[in-house]
Amino acid sequence: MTATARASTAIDTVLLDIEGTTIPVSFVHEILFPYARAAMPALLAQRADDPAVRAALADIAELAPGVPPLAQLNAWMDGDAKIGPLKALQGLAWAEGYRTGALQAPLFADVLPALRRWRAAGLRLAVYSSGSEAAQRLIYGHTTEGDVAGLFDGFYDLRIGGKRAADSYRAILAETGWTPARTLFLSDIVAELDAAVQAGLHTCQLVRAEDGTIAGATHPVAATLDDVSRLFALPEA
Ligand SMILES: CSCCC(=O)C(=O)COP(=O)(O)O
Ligand SMILES: [Mg+2]
Repeated sequence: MTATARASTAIDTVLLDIEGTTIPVSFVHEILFPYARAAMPALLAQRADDPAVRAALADIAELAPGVPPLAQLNAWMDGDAKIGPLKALQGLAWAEGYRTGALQAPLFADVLPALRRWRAAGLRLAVYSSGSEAAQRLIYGHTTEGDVAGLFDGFYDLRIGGKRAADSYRAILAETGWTPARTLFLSDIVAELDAAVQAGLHTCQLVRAEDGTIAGATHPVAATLDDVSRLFALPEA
């Protein structure tokens, strides 16, 4: 496949990754992840009766039998594992940070104007992130530009499958009825875009200067969502 945009059919749905696409990698890795790591011991100790915590602990016991949950979580966090129980517990930890105002998510400057423009033009917007659906709603509900979660019609997480597997995108299409040839997936990670292409979606790699993203050779490349608008004939500023 070439790295040029294929926009002969109008895009009506944009599915967006978060980290490195709409929000800087540095916020996730330098603020969110350390916050969750620091909060994890107290979360496990103090909320052991919370059904969400219990469900995550049961998943950990199944995935890593005999390993103390906190040790397993720390190992996963060390490796930035994209795995359900870790993502569920991180989301619970972040909820407190957003509630107190300790956490506020910075969007890249081009993101909110473009999303509002696309939405106003009738495009459907949805999120697909390794972060839990709850964490996705929280991050967009607590940005430095206010609560923007209402811009999105859907929030997909690891429960539908991993982002590097074509079947995950097929499952999203099957669940929603979206037309693959009218759906555009945006991400900074080539392996995720490769999987989306296998499922028939259009793709574009966000190569954010602030994140030092390396451009691949097999997908259209955009530095901002304004570039995406130009490449895919979406409403421009
Ligand atoms: C919901 S914000 C935190 C995102 C996260 O936990 C993560 O691992 C990054 O996932 P993404 O799929 O957005 O790259
Ligand atoms: Mg990303």
